[in-house]
Amino acid sequence: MPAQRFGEVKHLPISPAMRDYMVRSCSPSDPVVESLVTQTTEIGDLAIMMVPQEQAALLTLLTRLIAARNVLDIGTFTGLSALSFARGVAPGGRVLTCDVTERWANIAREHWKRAEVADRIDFRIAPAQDTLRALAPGTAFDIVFLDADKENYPSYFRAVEPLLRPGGLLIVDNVLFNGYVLDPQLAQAGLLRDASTALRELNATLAAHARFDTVMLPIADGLTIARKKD
Ligand SMILES: C[S@@+](CC[C@H](N)C(=O)[O-])C[C@H]1O[C@@H](n2cnc3c(N)ncnc32)[C@H](O)[C@@H]1O
Repeated sequence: MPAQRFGEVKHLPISPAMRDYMVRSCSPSDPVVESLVTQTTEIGDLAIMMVPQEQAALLTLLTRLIAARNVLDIGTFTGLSALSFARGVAPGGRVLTCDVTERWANIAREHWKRAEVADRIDFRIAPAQDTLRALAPGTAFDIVFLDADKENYPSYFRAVEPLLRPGGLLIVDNVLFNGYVLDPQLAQAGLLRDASTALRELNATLAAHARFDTVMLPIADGLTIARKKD
């Protein structure tokens, strides 16, 4: 293949060095986020589940951009996405976050407190579908973030779509799923393949959905932002 001249690559693969540069070119994160990231990293391999810092900053920015007051965060882990939304919500705003396990709740709660947003966060320990079923009639969200068990994303979408107000944002993480969305058969049979298939289905649904303006960004493992039309 002939060498490419400088400036010819329109779609640049993001190397670790380039990713570091990207992060350094964003506004600096504060000591609370740094501490949350450090403590999460100490967990080991599972730390990969945490939203990356540049994505966390984008979540806060989007929350502020649409002056969101009610956010649903599905998949809490150590609490970075919930913290990012809680920092962005308008005065009086609330973030409902849920996880099936309390295993990492101490990290989340400690950092929500340090960031002085704990009073805006309602943390429920239950499968997301139970949390959704328990919502009061008439509940509506300005933002819904899907970042939990990928194989259930299509059913989460069906459940949350009616709860999203017109003009609200559905944000979906891991939409590229390590590239397996191109061909889920390349993923190991079982959970990985089921997740890839489910993500591919939701990606197609959102791209074709008449009520959503959908953009997929190649940030980290892929992030979709879909705005529900007015
Ligand atoms: C990718 S992590 C979430 C990362 C998090 N949003 C952050 O900001 O770092 C996925 C989380 O979803 C949780 N989870 C898995 N199945 C779930 C379910 N059925 N309902 C709610 N949470 C679930 C996992 O326990 C895990 O903590």
